[in-house]
Amino acid sequence: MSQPLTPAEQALRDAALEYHRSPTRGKIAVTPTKPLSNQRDLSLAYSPGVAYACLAIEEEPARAADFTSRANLVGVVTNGTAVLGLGNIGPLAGKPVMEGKGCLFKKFAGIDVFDIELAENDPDKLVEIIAALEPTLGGINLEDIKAPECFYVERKLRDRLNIPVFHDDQHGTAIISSAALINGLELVGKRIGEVKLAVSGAGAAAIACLDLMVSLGVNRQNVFVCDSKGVVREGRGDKLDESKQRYCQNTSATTLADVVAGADVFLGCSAAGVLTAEMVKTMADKPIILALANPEPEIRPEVAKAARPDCIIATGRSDYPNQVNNVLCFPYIFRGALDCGATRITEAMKLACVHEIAALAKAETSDEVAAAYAGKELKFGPDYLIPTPFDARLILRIAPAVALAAAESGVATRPITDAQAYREQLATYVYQTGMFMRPVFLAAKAKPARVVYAEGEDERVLRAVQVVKDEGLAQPILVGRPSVIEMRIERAGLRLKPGVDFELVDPEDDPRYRACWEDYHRMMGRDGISPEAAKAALRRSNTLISAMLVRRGDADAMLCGLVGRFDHHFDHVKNVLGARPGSGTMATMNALMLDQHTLFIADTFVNEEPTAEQLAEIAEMAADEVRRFGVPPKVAFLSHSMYGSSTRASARRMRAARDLFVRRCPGIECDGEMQGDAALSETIRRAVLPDSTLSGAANLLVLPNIDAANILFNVLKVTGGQGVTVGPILLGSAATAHILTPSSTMRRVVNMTALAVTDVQAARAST
Ligand SMILES: NC(=O)C1=CN([C@@H]2O[C@H](COP(=O)(O)OP(=O)(O)OC[C@H]3O[C@@H](n4cnc5c(N)ncnc54)[C@H](OP(=O)(O)O)[C@@H]3O)[C@@H](O)[C@H]2O)C=CC1
Ligand SMILES: CC(=O)C(=O)O
Ligand SMILES: [Mg+2]
Repeated sequence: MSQPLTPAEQALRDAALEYHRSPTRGKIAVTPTKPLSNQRDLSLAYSPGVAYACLAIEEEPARAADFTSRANLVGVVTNGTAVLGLGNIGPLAGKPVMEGKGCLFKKFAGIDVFDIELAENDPDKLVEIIAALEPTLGGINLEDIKAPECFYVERKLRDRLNIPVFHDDQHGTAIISSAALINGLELVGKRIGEVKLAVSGAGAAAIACLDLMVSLGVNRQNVFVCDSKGVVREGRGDKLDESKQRYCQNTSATTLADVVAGADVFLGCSAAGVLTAEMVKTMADKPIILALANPEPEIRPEVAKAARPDCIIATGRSDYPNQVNNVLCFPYIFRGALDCGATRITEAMKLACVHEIAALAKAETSDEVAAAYAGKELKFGPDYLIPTPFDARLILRIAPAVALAAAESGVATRPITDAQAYREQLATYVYQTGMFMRPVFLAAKAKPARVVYAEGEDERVLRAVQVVKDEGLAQPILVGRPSVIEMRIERAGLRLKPGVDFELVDPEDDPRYRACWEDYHRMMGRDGISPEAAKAALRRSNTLISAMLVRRGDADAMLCGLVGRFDHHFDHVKNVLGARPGSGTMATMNALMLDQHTLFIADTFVNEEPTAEQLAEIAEMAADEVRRFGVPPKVAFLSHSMYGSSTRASARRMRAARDLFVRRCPGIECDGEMQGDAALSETIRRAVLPDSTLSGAANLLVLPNIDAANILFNVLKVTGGQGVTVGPILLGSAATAHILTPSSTMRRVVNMTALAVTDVQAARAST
């Protein structure tokens, strides 16, 4: 990292520092899970009530799993001696990585984490300190502790403690890289017992990868390992620790280049750039390269591919295909281990992970997932050796397999007895957590469309377009004055180039101006718009220009609304693009990802008092859109009334809407009219009506009128914590258009761009 940063790296650094600094410092916080709002709560949570929980645990220690958060709490523990590939940067500088692991545990598997950075390098003292944390934690994830001390520390802790201890850099990396190796060898048609491995690195990650690969069939005689001093070989003249001795060879080879020649597989867990193009050229036919150093791999994929087009390459990075990173494993192996009360992580549990991950890359997906994840990434092949970190199936497959293996190994203190119920419980994590926008992004990237931004001069749009371009989500078209856009790009330090990265439409000087105003006049002449008024309207409104571009087929979709009133933008969209043929109803839906629920709320902006027919139609359009997020829609028609408890007109309207919807969409789960708490709680619902036609929690809430919908959405947005919001999503327009709001952030613009692209794809697929 000592070379000067490229502009792209500088931009990434600035964005990363900003991400870490604001709006709150750092990446995690502790949140109470129980109400604490009155004297009674206080006497339950704290003295005197808490004493009963203490005494129950004193009498039976296993009950700590019931009365404390311990059974879902993992300590991510480091001393900062091998942080990523940055080396011994110390525990304080390593804290962002540990907080990051905490976020991943929570987002991917719902596990809480205390990140614990210890200023201690003596292995025995480290063992003492960590062992003393056993009462606090349900599991220990050792992180970024360097070899060879890490081997000793882990072994001592495993022997001593009755909770899972797992050094992620060793075993997480070993599990993922072994899955990638197995799948890679299958693709190139080589046998595991016959391949030659050249390895760079002989630390925590590399040695554990080799141990697991050998247990899977790699012949130790075919493994040649290099550390920072060259090939680990007999007579090298330095004292080798026990882990290196296991892979010590009697060879005359001394350098990495010597051992890479003729190798079928390169495994790198060492440092940036150590594998050169020249070395790659000397490898055997169809070489497999696992260049796993972070953040910069041993070789970049484009360099390796240029040297050897027949190679298959994986790195630890998320910006290339085949991300071999332990994030594919640690959240789920701990999820399975914690859920069955495992006292340790056994070899069988690790092997279960390897097989599940390898199999997942080849597995058929369900129709729903396949539609949502449309894209080449999901086809097993050289660029898809292993699943991506955001694959929702990881938790559903790995955690049960780990829990089963734990039971078979005899280490599960609370074995899973109902596998089906367990899978359903795991499914709730999928929709509650980090996967929300992922299917939409994947689908958008697979076939980007042309999206025009009416507020092309807005800095949020420019920043968003940089991300859209970098991620390959869409082909952007910006409406705005060229001098203003260029000045703002420069001021924001972006890399965008007009004409190269995006098409620029100058509202004051565009050859299509005449054709556009004439067309607009033809459309609006009977609404009192004169030719002069049509010309003026096009000069005044970039939203109108954007809509005309979509109408002419010069753009596929439009985004507007970052400035000004929703209704004003909506009028232009409605006038120019109109409603979908066969339906007159247009509406909006907003999505919210909250800690406990992912909710879609309709109609937040358009129809003041929709009729029952309109509500049913809105629900149908909204359900279609919900599927785009990979989520099966579950519709609740909300009211102040609960299954006929009120006969007011609004209650009857919601009941009628539900009946119409059932007829229109018999395959979609729905119910109503019902109150808001019943929509989210099956228990409350079934207490009133045991044969409700809705199971679990509803995710699509249809509200009786615009006030109710808009108020509910905005209140939840503010009270819902760190939840992501997406929308407003315009439903029912003849062409794709979304009208954002002035409070939209750059992130919202990116999300809505991806969604607009998937709307275009869906419209094309249906014609
Ligand atoms: N993709 C992933 O999921 C993961 C990637 N990693 C990456 O693997 C790397 C090593 O991590 P870890 O094993 O935890 O760290 P360790 O400190 O335990 O091991 C580092 C190893 O790399 C060797 N090394 C350092 N520089 C060179 C060099 N120029 N040439 C050859 N070998 C070198 C060291 O040699 P010596 O023994 O002589 O000091 C040591 O054996 C890091 O870059 C880390 O980011 C780690 C875990 C997961
Ligand atoms: C991914 C990881 O844990 C590392 O690079 O250290
Ligand atoms: Mg690590």
